[in-house]
Amino acid sequence: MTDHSLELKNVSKKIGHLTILGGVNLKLDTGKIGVLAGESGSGKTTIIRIIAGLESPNDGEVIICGKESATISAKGRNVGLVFQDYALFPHLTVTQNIAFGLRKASNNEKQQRVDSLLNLLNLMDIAKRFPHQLSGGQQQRVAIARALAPRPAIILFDEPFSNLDSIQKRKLREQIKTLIKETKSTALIVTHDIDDAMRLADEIFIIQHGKVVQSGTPKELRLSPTNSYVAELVSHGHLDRS
Ligand SMILES: Nc1ncnc2c1ncn2[C@@H]1O[C@H](COP(=O)(O)OP(=O)(O)OP(=O)(O)O)[C@@H](O)[C@H]1O
Repeated sequence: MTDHSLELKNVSKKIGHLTILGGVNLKLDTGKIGVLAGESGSGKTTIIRIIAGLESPNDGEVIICGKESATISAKGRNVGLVFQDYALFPHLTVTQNIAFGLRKASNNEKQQRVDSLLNLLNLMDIAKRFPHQLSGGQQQRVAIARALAPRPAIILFDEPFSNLDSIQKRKLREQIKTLIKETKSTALIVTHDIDDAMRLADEIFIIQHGKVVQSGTPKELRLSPTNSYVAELVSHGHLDRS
């Protein structure tokens, strides 16, 4: 099997005198879904941005597909990123947005991949629309399809469910799971919502003050939380005290 693993070793990030990340360690095997969960300001987005190559760590290593990534640019990393605010191209249709990352594929391949993503994410009926003609949930699904289209080794999601109602959320959670398994990507998802984390994750990483304070399967976290913070959020579902 192709190596699509992801590992962070002792990754630190400082801005001025402020320590944003204080030595983050995490490991995800190929094809697994990891969830970064933690309260607002704990450093989740910074971790995602460092993995995507949008920021550099001050210390530590980011190992993508078994290779140290310090010298690999954001573009060369084979990492897909779905932002909270979708960032779709406003002048391109749904189909064109999804096909954007497939410029190197033949027309036939492109058509097949786009059709399969339109189907999996229930976007067939709106394939010819432009982003401003879509609801928030539809835009989010297009953004996910666009990021997954080139079958990235690693796919990163920053709060993918934040603008969705609970029914849309439940659907999208299942669609994301199916897509990630189909694409054979390894996924890391940021969420505030412990319910999302417990339902989606193979492995959860609880972030507190710029560090992973506990990692494990949802069951492991529920049965043996290492501190009162983890115990409280796993039992009450509250990650955000703000
Ligand atoms: N460019 C910056 N300059 C100064 N401080 C920053 C900068 N970027 C992030 N921070 C600080 O780093 C900390 C971690 O931010 P980050 O966005 O990673 O947290 P988060 O866990 O993703 O939060 P949220 O859930 O609210 O999005 C916060 O205290 C934030 O204010």
